[in-house]
Amino acid sequence: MKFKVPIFDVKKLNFIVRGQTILQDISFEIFEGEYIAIIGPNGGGKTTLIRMLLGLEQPTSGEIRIFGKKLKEFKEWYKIGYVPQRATLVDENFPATVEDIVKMGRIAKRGILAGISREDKEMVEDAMIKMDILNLRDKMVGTLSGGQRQRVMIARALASCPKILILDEPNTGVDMVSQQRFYTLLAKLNKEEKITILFITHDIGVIADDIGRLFTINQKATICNDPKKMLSCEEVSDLYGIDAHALHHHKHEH
Ligand SMILES: Nc1ncnc2c1ncn2[C@@H]1O[C@H](COP(=O)(O)OP(=O)(O)OP(=O)(O)O)[C@@H](O)[C@H]1O
Repeated sequence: MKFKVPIFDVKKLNFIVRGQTILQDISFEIFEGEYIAIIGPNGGGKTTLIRMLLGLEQPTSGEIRIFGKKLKEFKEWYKIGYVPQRATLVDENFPATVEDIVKMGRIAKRGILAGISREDKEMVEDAMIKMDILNLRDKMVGTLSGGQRQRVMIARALASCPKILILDEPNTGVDMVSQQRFYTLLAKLNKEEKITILFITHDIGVIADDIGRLFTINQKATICNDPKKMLSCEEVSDLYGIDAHALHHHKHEH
């Protein structure tokens, strides 16, 4: 059998700031084709972990390899599509159309001086088709709804043809219908386009059906290969320090 190099290989990560342990002894691998959700309480270290995977934050100790390379030696960042937290909260007068924003994803791949080639145009168009925003291409991004902006930001990440999409709470400010549509699109990208997906969410109920693995992060990580089993009320209560039974009932009242 051919040996597969993981996209991310994380070993014994620790992050301590001013004597406070933010992340402790985190190890995992992420392989191509996976669809992984990260959940955990506010301040549990989820965003910090993602920022470390992207080289934006240095761990106190431990090692991260991307596509087999040490993080410092890794140069092909276009292979990693990232939509940060609150990426959709743009000013309503922001002077760019949907197409301009998606094009920025190509510039990230080829450099600002390279100009826009025919291939770039095709990739931009393709990303807009995949995220179902072609009809919005000439609209100013600031005039769009939260759900539409969310799809624009993901199309921008897709335009560089990434191997993995990393999304940090992409549903902030997005209504329920758009969220549902969004999860359907994500699942499609994973299944049909074979794009690996890693995302942070608080929507544990909504995602349970599709995802392959679930990481829970609360200083330490629990890696769960059977998300449905993990999402028992007891374990969610334990992770969040709240009564998940109460939440569950509350959800069904509406
Ligand atoms: N560079 C840093 N310096 C000081 N504290 C930091 C630094 N990076 C992260 N932290 C702290 O680490 C903790 C974890 O933050 P993080 O944003 O990763 O949590 P989170 O799980 O993503 O939370 P949320 O769900 O609210 O987004 C917070 O208390 C944060 O203030």
